[in-house]
Amino acid sequence: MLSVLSLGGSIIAPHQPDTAFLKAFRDAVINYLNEDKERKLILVCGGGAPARAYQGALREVLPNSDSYTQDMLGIKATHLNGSLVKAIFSDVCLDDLVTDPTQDIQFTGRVLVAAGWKPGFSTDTDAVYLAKKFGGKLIINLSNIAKVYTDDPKKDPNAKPIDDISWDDFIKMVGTEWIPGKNTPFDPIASGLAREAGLKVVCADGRNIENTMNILKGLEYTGTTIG
Ligand SMILES: Nc1ncnc2c1ncn2[C@@H]1O[C@H](COP(=O)(O)OP(=O)(O)OP(=O)(O)O)[C@@H](O)[C@H]1O
Ligand SMILES: O=c1ccn([C@@H]2O[C@H](COP(=O)(O)O)[C@@H](O)[C@H]2O)c(=O)[nH]1
Repeated sequence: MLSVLSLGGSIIAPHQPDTAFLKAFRDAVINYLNEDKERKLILVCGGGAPARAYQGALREVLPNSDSYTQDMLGIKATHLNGSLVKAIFSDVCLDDLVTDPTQDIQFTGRVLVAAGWKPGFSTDTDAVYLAKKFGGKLIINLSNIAKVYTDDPKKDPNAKPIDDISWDDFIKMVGTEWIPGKNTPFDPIASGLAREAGLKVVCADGRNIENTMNILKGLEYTGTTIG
């Protein structure tokens, strides 16, 4: 059984790599894989702090910098995080870091690690391409927030958590336009593709590893289901 996890950069490297999280996450994933030899995981790694820092630095020095160049910097940061995650899972991840989800991909290990591909979207979109390629119906989107809210709760203290939402309603919230480095629970481009492909996405707080394992095992969890 294959599952796709979009591992937000905000949980891999919120300020710098979160080694306590990475250790605990590795242990939980290895246990999960050991419980059932059929289980396989695709981990798609976001850019987190290095992406924001380098994109922000470019914008500060050159306020008119184009979004292609900002995205290219973000992609490098996802490769950095992806390389770290791949190294952490080197005993079960036997294939190269995936940096183009449309290519012919070898998946010979139990874990496949992917990172950014090309400008115009986030690693959420790469996760959608990989889910489609490998026949996944669900993407588990792990970031630093337990649920999707009616608005960004960091900006609107009255925002209300949502348990289930349709793609149409979700897309009304996040829009359809790509803005490099924008914080949204799932990116607009990925959302359009996921709606078209009939995929479901569960958004949950990746720092709660027990909850992630519950989602993977089909047990009760805290999060928001989109689609
Ligand atoms: N409607 C919303 N509901 C919940 N969170 C929202 C909403 N709109 C915006 N956000 C923001 O989105 C953030 C999560 O997205 P973010 O891009 O930081 O996650 P990530 O994918 O883990 O990180 P990265 O993009 O670095 O990989 C939340 O911390 C929250 O501030
Ligand atoms: O395929 C991709 C993936 C990423 N980017 C750029 O990198 C940053 C960081 O990725 P996150 O998934 O948001 O952590 C993203 O904001 C894009 O600017 C990309 O262009 N293409």
